[in-house]
Amino acid sequence: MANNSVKVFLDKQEYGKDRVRLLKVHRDSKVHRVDDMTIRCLLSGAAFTTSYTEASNKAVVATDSIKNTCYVLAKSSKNVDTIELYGSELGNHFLNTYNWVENAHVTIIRHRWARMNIDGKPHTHSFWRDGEETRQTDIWVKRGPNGQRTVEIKSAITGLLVLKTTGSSFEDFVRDEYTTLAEAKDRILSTCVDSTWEFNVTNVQTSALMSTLSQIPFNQIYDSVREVTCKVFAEDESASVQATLYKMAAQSIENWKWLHRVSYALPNRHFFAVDLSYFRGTKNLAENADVYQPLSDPSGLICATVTRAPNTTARL
Ligand SMILES: O=c1[nH]c(=O)c2[nH]c(=O)[nH]c2[nH]1
Repeated sequence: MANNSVKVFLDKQEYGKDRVRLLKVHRDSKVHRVDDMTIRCLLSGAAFTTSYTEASNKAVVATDSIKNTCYVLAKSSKNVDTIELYGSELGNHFLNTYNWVENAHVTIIRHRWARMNIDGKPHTHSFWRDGEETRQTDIWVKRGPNGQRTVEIKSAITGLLVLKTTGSSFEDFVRDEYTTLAEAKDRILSTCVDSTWEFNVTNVQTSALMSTLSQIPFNQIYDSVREVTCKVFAEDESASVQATLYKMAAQSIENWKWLHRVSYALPNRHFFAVDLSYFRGTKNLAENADVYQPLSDPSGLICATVTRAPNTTARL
């Protein structure tokens, strides 16, 4: 009889600590600063195979030790206020310390703490949460040839909720037997912005990795992408979410030589004018609309990635 017993193999693996919460307070001046983050740190490599297939923990760095390392490096690092640098330092630490770790995948979510204004003045040590928007980064640190390192970084804004009350239309779309939506010359536009931009540093000597990464102005780029997103959203006479998205992404690529690809995922949060004609013929549609029903579900979802064409240069 043929042996048809099922054979399997370990196809993919990574492990580590998730949801490590960390707050660093900078008290180097009278005006304190805080970095509040949630960290995921995952390790992988062929050496970990036997932990899955043969119940051997010989290569396993305990996830508890991975968590401890996040705190130890946050104490000594000068880079905690730049999540891309602190995350790269953390990932690189695991490759330097355990020579069987082939890849470290670090994800950091930075939570917002805006400085309080008290009596019209920025307070030195009090903060408030000004919205659920977060800044994030996903970092992959890998071994390259001859002790080199390759780092891929995907940075992001998530959950930036915006709304405008005019300067947005949606017309001239397909009309057929499935269409009920009226053309809109002037509508409310609202979305919750997710935007991602990428950096790659390939085959750098390990000793030069952090100084190479330090040349990238990660914080300025983040501030700028956020500002461009808001400015284009506010000022564009939007023909559609698609057209506005493209302008946002293109502008950041034109601004920064470091950016080659920028992606957005923009839900179109619908606000429909309420038909009040049933009540004494009240006019509340089209140009008479000022009472709307925000629709929590469903929303449109518009996603696109814009990439720099070869041999074209940016402003900065
Ligand atoms: O900006 C928009 N793009 C669409 O593709 C679309 N589809 C829709 O129903 N409303 C909108 N709005």
